[in-house]
Parts: sequence; structure tokens; C-alpha cells
Amino acid sequence: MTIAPDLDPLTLALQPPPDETPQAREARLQLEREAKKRSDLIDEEINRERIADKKSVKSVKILLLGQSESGKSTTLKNFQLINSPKAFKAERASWRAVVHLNVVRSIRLILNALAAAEESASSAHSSDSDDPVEMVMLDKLTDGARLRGEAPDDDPSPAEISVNSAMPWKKAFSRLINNIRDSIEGPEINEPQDSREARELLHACSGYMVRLWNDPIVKEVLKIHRLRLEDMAGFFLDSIERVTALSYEPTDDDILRARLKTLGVSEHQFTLKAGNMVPHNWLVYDVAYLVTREFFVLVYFLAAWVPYFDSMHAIIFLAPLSGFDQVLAEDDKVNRLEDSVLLWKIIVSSPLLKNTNLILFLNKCDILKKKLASGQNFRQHVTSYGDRPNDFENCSQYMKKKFAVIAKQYSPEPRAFYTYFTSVIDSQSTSDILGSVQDTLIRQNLGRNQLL
Ligand SMILES: Nc1nc2c(ncn2[C@@H]2O[C@H](COP(=O)(O)OP(=O)(O)OP(=O)(O)O)[C@@H](O)[C@H]2O)c(=O)[nH]1
Ligand SMILES: [Mg+2]
Repeated sequence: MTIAPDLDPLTLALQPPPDETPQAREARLQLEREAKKRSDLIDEEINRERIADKKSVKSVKILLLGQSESGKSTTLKNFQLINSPKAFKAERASWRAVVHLNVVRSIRLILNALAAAEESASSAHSSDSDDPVEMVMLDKLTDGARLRGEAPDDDPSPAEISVNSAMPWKKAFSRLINNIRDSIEGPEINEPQDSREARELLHACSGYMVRLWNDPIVKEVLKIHRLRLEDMAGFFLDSIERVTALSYEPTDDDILRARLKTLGVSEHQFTLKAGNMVPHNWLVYDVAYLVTREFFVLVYFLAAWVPYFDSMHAIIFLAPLSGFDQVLAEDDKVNRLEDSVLLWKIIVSSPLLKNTNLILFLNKCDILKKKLASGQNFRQHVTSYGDRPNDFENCSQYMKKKFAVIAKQYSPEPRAFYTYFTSVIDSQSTSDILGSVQDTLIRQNLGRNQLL
């Protein structure tokens, strides 16, 4: 048999037999049609998967780092406020108890200062655990979903209230306090007795607290003790009447200002689509700062944070500039700003983070401005500042340069990082900054090389 020159062996093998009957031909064609249908279906499926894969949500992981009270949780709240406003609103009632506890803590600081002024050493140094008002409030409001911080023996200030993020404290709080309107306008069947008692107790004390806070002698005593409550975390004394009203519901601003120390890890997830880009699944982690300072700082630091370093695309490091004249709550020998500088040094020099995008928030600029305007001397605490002017512009730029020099000097490889001057309690400006951070992260190398 001769083979036609234009027929290859495969085509030849697939050719119908020369003596094919009409029935056999029909059966063969039927089989071929079915085979083609199957093949088309498979092609379609492959195409669908390819398109779905292109559209599939990629993940961006951000870790929030910084010393205690630097503003990590507040930044996380801003992420929630921007990206999941409904969920944020749903948690509003839970924050009311935190605001109330913040008020009680401020009042206790005043009472302690007054007691100290009267040289009543025992009451000035009383341990926080025997304060009846705060204990009652705490027990009634938190339903046991709390951990209390340990205050050093010689520290007259009350220990901070902290809630382990692993505990369902928001649920506990909202269960206890979620029927505000019912309790005012109608039957109070749903609000537990304990919660109502605590709120009524605070409401009944409202007038006394206002008088105490506005008393000129109290102001004088606080001045002598250099206790600037208005610069402290969780300050609501200028709004006592409003926040202790029975109908009080915290505003966004109140929630951003409320202070609740984090223990453990808080996580926030949301999906974000920038322009016509692929949607990204964002995961923002707020990891508690666990340094107790009894041991070498690095040991604790590594233990708490390093497990999160591995897969992070970016770190937002918060350094509160306002801490230039303050010491750490956990160690009164360490200046807060110096501590931030030390932590920044550790972060930038970590080989584990050499490819991680670094975003520096020089935070609490609003407090820094107020402090400098009221005459606090920057140079007195940051001696290297020399005789530069004692104003916000110069002080903040000086610190920005300091952080940049450290990054340049200690980074394992040359790297760019982004610096922002922030006041993360200001939701509008923070929203703009976080918007630009999110955009930058997607469009940067991160977007091109690691995610897309
Ligand atoms: N005025 C002002 N207050 C701020 C700013 N950032 C944070 N705060 C307040 O400072 C307090 C501490 O902030 P957090 O976000 O709880 O600090 P944190 O870093 O999470 O602290 P830990 O949970 O202890 O690790 C809160 O009461 C915030 O409202 C800021 O830029 N300006
Ligand atoms: Mg926190």
C-alpha cells in the first residue's frame, strides 16, 4: 500500500477502515461527536479556572508593632472603621463599658493624688485591688471577662485594665449592656441587673465627678504632681455628663479614644479592591507588647513578635513622639521615646524582615504639639536635640531623620520605608493615610512580585 505524501501516520491511523459499513460509520461519527463534546467541556472548565484564578482574592498581611500605648489597637480600629463600618458600629455598645472604666480610672488617679497631697501615704499607695468603686464597676461591667494588670508595689497609680483578646469580652460587654433604649424607655427585662446598677452608679456620681475635675484645688494638686490627665490614654473627664448619661452610646471618636490594653493577638480581616485591581484579602494583626523588662528586652520581644514575622508583607511600626518626657508604665527607668528608638533598631536590623515593607507611624503628633505649645522642653529629655527651636515642625523632623538614619545604618540591605506623621485618634486623617498605605502596598513591589 502506498501512503499519500500529505498523510502522516497518526492521521492515517485515525482514518476509517476502507470497508466501513454505513451503520459502522454512523456509530463512529456518534462516538467522535461525544468525544468532542467531552473535550470542549474540559477546555471550558480549564478556561473557567484560569479566569477564576486571575480574579481570586490574594492576601496581604500587616503586622502592627510598637510599645504599649503606642496606638496599635487604635490603628486596628481605624482599619475596621474604614473597611467594615457595619461591624464597627455593631461593637459600639461594647465600648461603653470601656469608656466608663476609663472614667473611673481617671477619677482614681485624682483621688490618689489628693490622698498623696494630704500625706495619707497608706491611701495614696493603696493597691488597686481594694478600690471598691472600680472593683464593683469592673465586676459588674465585665462579667469576669477580664485580666487585671500588675502594678509594681511602689507604683501609686492604679494598674491598667486589660482584656485578653482571646476572651469574648465584646460579647460579654454587649450582652450586659446592649439594651440601652429599653432600659430608659421601657421595661428593663433584657438588661442584667448588675450592668444597670453599674451604669446607674456612675450616672448618680456624675455631678460629683464633674465638680471634682473642675475644682481649682484639684487642678493645682494635679499640676504639682505633674499629672496631665488630659494627655493620658482614655481621657473622658471633659465629657463626664455626656458619657455617664443613661442613654450614652459611644461615638466613633470615643471608641478611638477608649483605652483597653491588649493581651494576646487581635486580628482583623477584610477584602479590599483598589481601582480595577484584583481584590485583596487583608489581614491586620495587633500583637500585644509583652516586655516586662525584668529580662533583656530582646528575649521577650522575640518571643512575642517573631512568630508573626515570617509571612508578613508589611509592618506598621508605631512610635509615639509624645512620649519624649514620659517613662514606660512597665519600667519607670526607661524613657518612652528611647524605647521606641530601640525597638525600631531591632525591627530594621532583623534579617527575618529584610524583605518586609516597613511603614513608620510617628504617632501622637496631636499630643506632641500640645506639649510643646504648653512649654514642655524637648531638649531637656532628648539632649542630642541641642538648641534647635522647641516647636513641632523642628522636633518632628528631627525625630523623622533619627529613625531614617537608624534604618539606613542597621538594615541588613538598603531599603525604602514610608514615614507618616500621625494622630491615629483622628479618624479622617488616619483614613487618608491608611488608604494611601493600602494603595502603596498593592501597587508596590509587593503587589507586583509577591501577590499578583
Ligand atoms: N491623643 C492621642 N491619643 C492616641 C493616639 N494614638 C493612640 N492614642 C490613645 O492612646 C491609648 C493607647 O492606644 P492603644 O491603641 O490602646 O495602644 P496599643 O499600642 O494597642 O497598646 P497595648 O495594647 O498596651 O500594646 C488609647 O487610649 C488611644 O486612644 C494619638 O495619636 N493621639
Ligand atoms: Mg492594644
